[in-house]
Amino acid sequence: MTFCSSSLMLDFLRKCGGVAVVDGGLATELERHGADINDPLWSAKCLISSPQLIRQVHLDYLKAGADIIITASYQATIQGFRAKGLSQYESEALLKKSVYIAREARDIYYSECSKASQNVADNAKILLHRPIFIAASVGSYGAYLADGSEYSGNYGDAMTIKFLKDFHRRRVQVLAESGADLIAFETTPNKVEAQAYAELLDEEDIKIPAWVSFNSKDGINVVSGNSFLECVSIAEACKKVVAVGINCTPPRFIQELISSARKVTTKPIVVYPNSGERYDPDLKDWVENTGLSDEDFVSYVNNWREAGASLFGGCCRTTPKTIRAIHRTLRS
Ligand code: MET
Ligand SMILES: [Zn+2]
Repeated sequence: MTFCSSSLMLDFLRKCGGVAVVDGGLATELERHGADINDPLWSAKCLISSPQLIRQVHLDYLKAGADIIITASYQATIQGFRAKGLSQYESEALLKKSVYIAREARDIYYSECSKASQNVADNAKILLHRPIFIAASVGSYGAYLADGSEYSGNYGDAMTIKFLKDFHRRRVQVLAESGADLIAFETTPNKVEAQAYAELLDEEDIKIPAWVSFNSKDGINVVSGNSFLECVSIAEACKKVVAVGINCTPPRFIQELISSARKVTTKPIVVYPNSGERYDPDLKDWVENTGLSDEDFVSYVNNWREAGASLFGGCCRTTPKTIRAIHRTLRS
């Protein structure tokens, strides 16, 4: 191994003062800026149609105080690109591009920091030259299917670990060689996919570590109904997993999920809930707005910290405003 997996995240967190800020929703933010992502590729469509916008949103999150930005590769799969008629080479190039765009945003941010430090009138609080990590997003097989199974976790009885490993293998290899600092396996809906990720990381000599993050709709199980504790234990057993967590889950469930994760893991816990709205796969829209304001969302953050989490951000429908508020709470 060329890195010491366990120390990478711990060192990063130490440099960040013990807690780190993750960015907010990417796809929904692209959409808010007018991108049409109603497509099987979802936000990955913007890798082709509007890379500048992706870069701008990454930059907005960095300026809002994010220490970690997550690439636009969530629904970017070689299989999905091939289905659009792209070649294997072009598909792999788009995966790499998702990381390059994030690296460009980080470079721009750093150069703006240097300029800002010569000008005290600038918002020096946020424009701080600080360590910034790029996490290469990997969404689930269900996200690729774009049929709602990303929120049901139901892949049918015939699903196997081997199938999922084969599905994710090349994509994970390409992303790991693109200059990202870690992989973010996000919105993991079931146990079999968690197991596939853990085995892939071990078997394929992936050179960067990963976090594995699950989604839940009841605060006890992951969305498939598999036990959240069992899922976390799978991630816990993998040496290359440097954090485990919960994302794209309503804020009201986060505290109890952190408390239960803490029982089975010593790894850092990452949480980046959605805004509290629910995605209706039939309507293809977000419904049941709980009316959670950025202030309300943020009022939970200190409880989550006390419950044992150390990385905090937002998922779908959260914005740079949410992240700025999290940053303020944590850094105050
Ligand atoms: N990182 C992804 C995004 O914010 C996670 C999506 S969860 C459905 O777009
Ligand atoms: Zn989400």
